[in-house]
Amino acid sequence: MKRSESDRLFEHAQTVIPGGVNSPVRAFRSVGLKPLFITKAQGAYIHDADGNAYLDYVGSWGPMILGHAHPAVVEAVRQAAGKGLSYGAPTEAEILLAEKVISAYPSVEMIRMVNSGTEATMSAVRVARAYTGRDKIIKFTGHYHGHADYLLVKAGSGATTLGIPNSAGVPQSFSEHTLLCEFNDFDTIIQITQEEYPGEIACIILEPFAGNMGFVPPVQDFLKKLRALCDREGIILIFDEVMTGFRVAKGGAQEVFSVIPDMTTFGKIIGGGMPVGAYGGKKEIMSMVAPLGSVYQAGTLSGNPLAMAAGLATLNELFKPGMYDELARTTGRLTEGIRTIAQKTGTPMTVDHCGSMFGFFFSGSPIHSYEQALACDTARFNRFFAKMLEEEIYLAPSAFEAGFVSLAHTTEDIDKTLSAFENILRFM
Ligand SMILES: Cc1ncc(COP(=O)(O)O)c(CN[C@@H](CN)CCC(=O)O)c1O
Repeated sequence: MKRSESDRLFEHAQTVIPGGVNSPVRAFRSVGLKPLFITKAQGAYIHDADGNAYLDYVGSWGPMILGHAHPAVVEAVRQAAGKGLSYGAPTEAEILLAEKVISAYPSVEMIRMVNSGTEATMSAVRVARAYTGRDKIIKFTGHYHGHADYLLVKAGSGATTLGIPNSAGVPQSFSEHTLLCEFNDFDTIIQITQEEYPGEIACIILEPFAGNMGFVPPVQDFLKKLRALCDREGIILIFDEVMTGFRVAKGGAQEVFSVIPDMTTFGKIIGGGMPVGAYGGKKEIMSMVAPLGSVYQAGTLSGNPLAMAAGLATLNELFKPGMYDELARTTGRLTEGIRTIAQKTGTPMTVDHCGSMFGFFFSGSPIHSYEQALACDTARFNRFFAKMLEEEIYLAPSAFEAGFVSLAHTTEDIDKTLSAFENILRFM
């Protein structure tokens, strides 16, 4: 496969951008390859600088659920751009997107738009601390909530991929209020909230489906028990649905499990590929946010008109009848097919999905924790990733990410993917 143009661009990029990329996971470091430089994308396919086309299961790490360059989204952004790119003043589009998101999340009565998932989670934690008057927060090892200092503690995604889950440059005093629990292990939470720090925890923030240590669903009743504990202890429960929101279901993980968080963070899909994050919750909690309340949070480009247009156009398409059934059907066909091939080729693999979010591990037993995920055969994943790329299938370049199916993925695309899986696993 010709890659000389991507390689040339990568060499050049590294002279002016750290690692040649503007986000670490894109560097392909963990899979031991050089990244592809992308020139365009359409539907389920991305195209690199050497003219190769790949069937894309990264979807810009989640936002591109309609497929790339959906005409309705492109047209909405084009129209918005013609009216000016940014006003730094309120617009009706912000009300419309706020109401559109709220319509699918009954737990959210008020919402604030920001520019990224990181801004959403750091703001939600600040509000939870102000609302409860408490300083300590609980996060789970392997969960990733963006790069706010005090959340870069045993973080997943690129932090785990690059082996720096506790980032340099974060003073101990910045993260001393961040307490760690193990996902799917309720005992560690009881111990911290009731024995070690009773009455001191402001919030528990989690990915309701972990998507940054591979795809790891919550075990039976884990979320329900978490909800009950937070009710008993006066702790704010924050569902970080930046990845799962509008992905695992229209109403996110809180719809799938009928567990209602106090606050929810969003990103990715609600921007349709443009920079948008959001955090929201009950009116009583969100009334803490300036200018209404005393919690300051701001942003020059928050609620940007083009970003609102892209988000609105994306949700309008997603909300059409049958869209989520189609996403679940396509993804189910993919994961069922992978499972069958793993059995046929005698490959120890676990495969799982919810809605159009999926993942697999090269492991003979189910994965429920960060520790188990770390113990998986990542060397085998890296070899597999490289061979899938040769078959023109573009997976996330890390064993510690999830995969995403879009409405643009066809039955033929799934069949092509499954034959690539079989061709490779037969000989790996
Ligand atoms: C659950 C969850 N919460 C927050 C974030 C941070 O969102 P951003 O700041 O990257 O928009 C993310 C970001 N996800 C990663 C992919 N695993 C973004 C890709 C990247 O870092 O380049 C997330 O998955």
